[in-house]
Amino acid sequence: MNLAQPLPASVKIIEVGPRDGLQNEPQTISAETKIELVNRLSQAGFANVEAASFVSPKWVPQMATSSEVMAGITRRPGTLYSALVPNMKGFEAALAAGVDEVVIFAAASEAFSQKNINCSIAESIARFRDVAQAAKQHNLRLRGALSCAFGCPYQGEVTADSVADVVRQLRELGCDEIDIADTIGVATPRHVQTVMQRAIEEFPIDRLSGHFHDTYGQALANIYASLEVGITIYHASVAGLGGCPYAKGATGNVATEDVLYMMQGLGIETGIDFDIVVDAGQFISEQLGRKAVSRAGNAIAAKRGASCG
Ligand SMILES: CC(C)(COP(=O)([O-])OP(=O)([O-])OC[C@H]1O[C@@H](n2cnc3c(N)ncnc32)[C@H](O)[C@@H]1OP(=O)([O-])[O-])[C@@H](O)C(=O)NCCC(=O)NCCSC(=O)C[C@@](C)(O)CC(=O)[O-]
Repeated sequence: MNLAQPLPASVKIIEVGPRDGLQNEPQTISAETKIELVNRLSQAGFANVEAASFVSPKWVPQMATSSEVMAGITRRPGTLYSALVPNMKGFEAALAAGVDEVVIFAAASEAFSQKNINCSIAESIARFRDVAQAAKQHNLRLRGALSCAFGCPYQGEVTADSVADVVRQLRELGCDEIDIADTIGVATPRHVQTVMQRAIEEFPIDRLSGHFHDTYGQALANIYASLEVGITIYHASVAGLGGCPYAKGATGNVATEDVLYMMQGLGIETGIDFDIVVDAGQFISEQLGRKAVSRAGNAIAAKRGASCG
């Protein structure tokens, strides 16, 4: 690996706060608040906002208002609105709600697959086959998320080979993009580079993304390590919202404001209005009754004396 190669000139940031960020919140968040959050993020110029999740409301109650949210948002031309879909029931709901991109979600760990979607990895791929075909028939974009690519809360170690194996299966389903996810935020930079290098052998580098949680404070370092490898798509969550209902103790995704601050400093183009994201982060944190987790967002809000945009 030649680490002296230049960093990418631009990256795509996928904002996952309205879905990954909010799904684990214990208090019920109204559809109006979610809609306002998605609209603010759209205005910031994200090319992709993960806005909803059509999963069982018994499993993830917070996402039960997904149809309402999709119906209420103001769609910005140039933004794709994505939703998680575990099966055909979810697909039908996502289609009716007018999502632009369907996200099927598998795991690199058998134990996590069972806890998260109540089936083995092989069973999940079989279920996703119907969803993938239906997405293609309806000309919807198809993304594959791969959880526990760097470690699992139930089985511990996850090998780069098991990541590559599921990446290959998601590619065979026709995924347009694949997310390599550190669900519990345990990865460190060299480990990230090893796994990303292995994933690149199975899927085009320009359609692979890094999805990092910040549980151990490594997310920005892991993004930098992925930039060195040449990855150009990253997921982030405004105000550092989040956690996973099936990964106890896992904290939020890397905060979008922190990623934007780092990209700005590195001279890497994102096409996103930083100030609007800071306001959105302060808005949702105020709604949740707590301070944003984003260091950069809080620093900027404090500096300009902003309360809530
Ligand atoms: C996959 C299932 C549905 C299997 O759940 P199951 O219980 O095995 O499924 P089932 O087919 O037996 O259905 C059970 C009940 O759920 C209903 N049902 C079934 N499907 C749906 C649906 N789509 N929408 C609405 N309802 C649904 C179905 O109709 C039935 O209702 P009942 O007859 O009992 O009244 C369930 O395990 C589930 O919904 N799990 C949710 C998992 C989840 O959302 N996890 C969090 C997201 S993943 C994540 O955050 C990781 C990621 C992507 O961010 C990357 C990372 O960081 O790792």
